[in-house]
Amino acid sequence: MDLLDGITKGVSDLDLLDMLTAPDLRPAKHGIRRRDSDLDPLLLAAAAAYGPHVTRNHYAHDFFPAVGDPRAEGAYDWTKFQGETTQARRPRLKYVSRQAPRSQRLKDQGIVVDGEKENGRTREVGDPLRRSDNLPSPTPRTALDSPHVQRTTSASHAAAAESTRPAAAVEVKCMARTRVPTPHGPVFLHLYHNNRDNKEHLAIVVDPAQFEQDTPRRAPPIRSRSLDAAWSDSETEADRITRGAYVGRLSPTSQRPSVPGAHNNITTDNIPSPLIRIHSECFTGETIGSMRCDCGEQLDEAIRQISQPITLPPATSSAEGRPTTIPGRGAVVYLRQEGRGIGLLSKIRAYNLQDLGHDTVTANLMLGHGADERGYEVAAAILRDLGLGTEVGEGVRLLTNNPDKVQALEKEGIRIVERVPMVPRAWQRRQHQHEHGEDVSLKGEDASGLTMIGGGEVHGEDLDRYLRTKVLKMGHILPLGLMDESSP
Ligand SMILES: Nc1nc2c(ncn2[C@@H]2O[C@H](COP(=O)(O)OP(=O)(O)OP(=O)(O)O)[C@@H](O)[C@H]2O)c(=O)[nH]1
Repeated sequence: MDLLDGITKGVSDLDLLDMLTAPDLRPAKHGIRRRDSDLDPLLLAAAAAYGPHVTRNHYAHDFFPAVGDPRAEGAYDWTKFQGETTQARRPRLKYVSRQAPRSQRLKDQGIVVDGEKENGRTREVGDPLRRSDNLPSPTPRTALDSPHVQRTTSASHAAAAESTRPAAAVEVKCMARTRVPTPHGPVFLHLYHNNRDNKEHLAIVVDPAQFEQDTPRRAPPIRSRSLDAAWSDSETEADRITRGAYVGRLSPTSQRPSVPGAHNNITTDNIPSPLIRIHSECFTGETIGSMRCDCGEQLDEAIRQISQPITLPPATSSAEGRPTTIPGRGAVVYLRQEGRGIGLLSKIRAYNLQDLGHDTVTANLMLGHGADERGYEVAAAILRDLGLGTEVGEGVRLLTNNPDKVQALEKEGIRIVERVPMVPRAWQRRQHQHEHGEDVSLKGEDASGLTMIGGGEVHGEDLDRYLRTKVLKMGHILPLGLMDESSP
């Protein structure tokens, strides 16, 4: 039988072995001798172990591991095959946990558990911020976080049951603070942990008056209560300074730790309330300069506006009745709620749906998300920690076009005294052109703070379509009349 014939027609291992090792094997077409050995030791081993259940596949799959490591799983010695099924003889690995039970581990860490089981999990009691090096464990997101989310799948009964349980009060803790120079002036970057999710939300505080320690202040400093608190009895001054709990400007010659609990909510009637923006993360708009949205521009514009010096009217400025200026004051709370809470992966997919002709809201819905899945509880807790928008202190002026944001923050108890609109720079330029008949392109001084890739203003068809949807479908307060008339 021809070798190729044998393989294609299907012959037994033994027949094949016969053909390969037979002395009268026909030479190849051009008379070149086969280079492989006449007797292949591996095939001989297979032949010796020949049995009804052994095929070339068994041979390849189960024999080779034993060559490297005779103890390996699957390293079955077929020469000892007795005819049982391979399943019965194959050694099984046992996986034994060497970890102590969870209750024991929690006890060892000094965490009190009340022993009560909820949905099979042990509920922990006590201050969540005191656990595991102050990193609170995330609790599952509930419907309370996302008022717009509608759970529709039948498999979500457990989640629905969970959502009926009142969510624990949101607690935040500022883990570190540092000075960051920006094109608009210095800011203090605050990094927060919280007991609602395991994301690192941020606050960008603009309050350069804190550097001028010797000048009398006109308004209370914007400082984090949780950062300035004493974290432990053993905490040293160096520890406090390293995590940012210092006053003034840190330098090799100035290291003054802050005093725990030294905050007050004093207000001065004549000074405008701090300007605040609650901003949600947008990798595409802020990092690679996407012009599908205005997020990068908004972040830059918010820091620019907050950093503007405030001119006080002559009557209240000074005893001499001259107008004076004080440094800008406020904060951007930067929430890690990428893609209006749906995450970057879904947002990228949503962009493809938008390229197919769907708008930003419909694309979210088509992917099974809500139009907007964000929550503002953590933002409100961060504002409170910074002493902003509290009941007793001054209120805040909120930079936004989004009425949902205003409502959500007020529901969380934040006192908003004014909504300040965020008009896209391209629209502002068009308005200026319309009113004064001249084009003001952002050059020189005006453009000094534009740090986004490509700088300047965002514009284009994609952006106009996005903003139109925000106004028409999401109720954003923006004058559509300023949009480029040639836009689709
Ligand atoms: N799902 C989705 N998210 C987007 C899209 N474009 C931008 N985003 C996200 O939208 C969010 C923008 O939020 P914000 O800057 O807080 O602004 P806003 O709620 O639109 O309202 P304003 O305060 O008026 O700016 C960011 O999380 C972006 O990642 C999009 O096409 N689809």
